[in-house]
Amino acid sequence: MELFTYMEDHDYEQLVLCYDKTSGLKAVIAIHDTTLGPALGGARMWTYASEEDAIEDALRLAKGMTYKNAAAGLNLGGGKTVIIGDPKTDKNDELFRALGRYIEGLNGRYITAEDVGTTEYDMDLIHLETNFVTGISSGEGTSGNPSPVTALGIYKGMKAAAKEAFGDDSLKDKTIAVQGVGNVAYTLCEYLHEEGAKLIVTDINKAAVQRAVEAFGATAVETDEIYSQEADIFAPCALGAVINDETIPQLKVKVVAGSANNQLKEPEHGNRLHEMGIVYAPDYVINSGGVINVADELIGYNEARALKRVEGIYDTILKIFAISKRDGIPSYQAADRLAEERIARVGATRSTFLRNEKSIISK
Ligand SMILES: NC(=O)C1=CN([C@@H]2O[C@H](COP(=O)(O)OP(=O)(O)OC[C@H]3O[C@@H](n4cnc5c(N)ncnc54)[C@H](O)[C@@H]3O)[C@@H](O)[C@H]2O)C=CC1
Ligand SMILES: CC(C)CC(=O)C(=O)O
Repeated sequence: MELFTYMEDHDYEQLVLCYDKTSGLKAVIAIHDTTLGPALGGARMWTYASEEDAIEDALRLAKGMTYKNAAAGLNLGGGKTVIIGDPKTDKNDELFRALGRYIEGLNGRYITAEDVGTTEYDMDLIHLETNFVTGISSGEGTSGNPSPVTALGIYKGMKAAAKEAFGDDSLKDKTIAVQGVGNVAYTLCEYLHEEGAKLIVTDINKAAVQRAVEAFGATAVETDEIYSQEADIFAPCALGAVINDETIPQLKVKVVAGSANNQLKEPEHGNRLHEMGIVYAPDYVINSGGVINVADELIGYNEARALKRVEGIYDTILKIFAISKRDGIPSYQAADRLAEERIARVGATRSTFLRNEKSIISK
């Protein structure tokens, strides 16, 4: 990948490589756009096949955060960290402290939180070195693990998508195929089971599947069978790029609504869902509950306020479907339009001169 060409084409601001010999930290921090405010996005730890894959993932996820935060109405830009390593075997306290020091060095341009492979404990370690971290567990005004709140947002957004597809937002007796029953999806399954939905689940982790079968009477299927289930809704809650040339022809559902980031392999796959009449709840809108929750820490965490905002994902999803119909565009494009228009409006407002300590008339 030609890095600067890629950054130019996608409007990135900054890419930081962090290395610490003692702890073995190898991390990439990508900052996409800070028009709305400091970049907020989680730190993912993953075993990447190559360093280039890690950089590409950080860049793609950071851009997703710009759109997510903008569409969620947050005054925050988009960024992401990826740590190269196996979260089961390669973690040590100093690694997260070292990352915290690199984040501190960015002086507030980037704020981190949990993502796949990282936990509250890891955020607490980062917090020993910097205040530019959210989702921490210790102390007043902190919000902890964002996953359960992300699940609440997915549940509300899925109901909005059901309203669009079926004319009624009830999920009672709906059959929902859930891919991945990890942190977010397990709580999502609790909400769905509670409402009377029938669950089909898959996961590469057999223990996770068994837990869902026992707790919710879910039907377990093999990982490659999840796409072709006779279901009403498909909830991708594991990986990105699962809506692609191979999976789309297998889908029998009327709705795609789940937590995974970057669900569409390419934009054209969003067009295909639209042409097939499948209602797609754009990933970065429906899964914004976690970031809405941790962002509340930045103004002194108030759980009731944060959850109320997360429940607002229902209305945001309906608004996106309305834009999609009004403008005759697929829902993923409608979400982009909502986010881009907000960034453009705020950016224009903030372009007028304000004196600061570095300006020519600061004295
Ligand atoms: N945790 C959060 O608050 C947020 C999570 N997300 C996204 O939601 C997704 C799930 O996140 P978490 O639940 O936190 O992660 P997690 O790691 O707890 O759960 C993911 C689950 O997917 C399973 N999995 C992996 N590959 C699979 C495959 N090929 N087929 C079936 N299952 C597979 C894993 O075994 C695991 O149980 C991720 O894509 C994440 O980026 C997005 C926004 C916020
Ligand atoms: C706090 C995290 C849940 C934010 C994030 O990185 C995401 O939404 O993907």
